[in-house]
Amino acid sequence: MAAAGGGGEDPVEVQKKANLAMMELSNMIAVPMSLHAVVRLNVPAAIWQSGTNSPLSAAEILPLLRPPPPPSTDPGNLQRLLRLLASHGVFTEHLSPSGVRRFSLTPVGQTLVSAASSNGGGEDGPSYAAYVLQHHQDALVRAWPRLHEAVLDPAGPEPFARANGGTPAYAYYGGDGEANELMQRAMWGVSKPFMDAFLNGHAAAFAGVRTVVDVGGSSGDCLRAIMQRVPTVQRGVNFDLPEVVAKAPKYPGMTHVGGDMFKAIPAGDAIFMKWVLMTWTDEECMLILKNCYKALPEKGKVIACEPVLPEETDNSQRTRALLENDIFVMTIYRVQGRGRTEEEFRQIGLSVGFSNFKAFYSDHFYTILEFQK
Ligand SMILES: Nc1ncnc2c1ncn2[C@@H]1O[C@H](CSCC[C@H]([NH3+])C(=O)O)[C@@H](O)[C@H]1O
Repeated sequence: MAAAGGGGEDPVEVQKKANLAMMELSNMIAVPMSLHAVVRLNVPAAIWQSGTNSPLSAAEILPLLRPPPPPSTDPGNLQRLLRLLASHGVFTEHLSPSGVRRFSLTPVGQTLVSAASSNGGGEDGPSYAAYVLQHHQDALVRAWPRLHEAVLDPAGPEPFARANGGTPAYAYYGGDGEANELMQRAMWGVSKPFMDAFLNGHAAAFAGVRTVVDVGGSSGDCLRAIMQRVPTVQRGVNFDLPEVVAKAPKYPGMTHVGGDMFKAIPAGDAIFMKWVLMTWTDEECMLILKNCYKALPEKGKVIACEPVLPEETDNSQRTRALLENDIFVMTIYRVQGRGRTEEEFRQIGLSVGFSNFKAFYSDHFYTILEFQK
């Protein structure tokens, strides 16, 4: 119904849509929590079955769960989760004429299965499933109801530390074997497909480089991918916190070095750093980049892969994913750690002495930033 005089939308209709939009926003927590539940129950792998991806009903999925519930279990609740996630593009719903709902994995859902898409490596190999579990473990979830405290006390501890007896997230992972292992799996699950594409398009960045240092390299898998792909890189130094490198697997040509990037970074011809800077304040980023500068030869480069915020706010999926990540950092890692714009990264790089800065937008989430000495 058109509004009187002016062709705008009927105000009653505008109000109804606003009510609906707010109802959706208020209950949106159901989406990541349902995602967490299906990953925890191993639903994606049960449907995928080595690439079959045949549509299955909730009743057919139940006995395939790990561990399976008793045979008499009502499949109704699983179907409710599957329907919600189908409406968010994780599953495709196939409705039979008799009313049976079956579900297969969309390309989005397939990111949760290692054997799907480019991830490879068997059903327990790298995938986004570990990232979903990492982000929704109790210690992290506990931080979210305290987000407003970051607004009231911007110089204070992050909600994660407030909710976990004062312990910051990296110290928490380091002190808990399971959380440490999950963090490493989560990072590699997301980084693997990015690294494949990055090395397809950007391996030339390592031309003439013999030693690469990966700062905050976690399990060392990103560095291993670089070493496998760029034959001139003969030595790799995987640099991370001592508790992290203690658990990292050994690879030929790679040395694991435990330390603190705020104190010193091992020397190399080039420094790779992925998903590190966003976690820290401007001053901390300057300190990290200054230590990189010291560790590099003349003309040496830092190749950093970071989420870079757009200047303008819109409702695109990319902007939302980047802004959601920005709030995640505020909540879990550092109240003043944050996503930055390209210009902010340029200024931080120039301020610590790098003479040249370039940004490359080939991925939708990470931007490749090169700081040249
Ligand atoms: N002070 C520090 N010194 C060195 N590494 C750190 C420090 N604080 C955090 N980290 C590491 O920084 C990493 C950030 S997560 C990113 C992991 C990896 N580069 C990837 O993209 O897949 C974690 O592995 C942390 O343990």
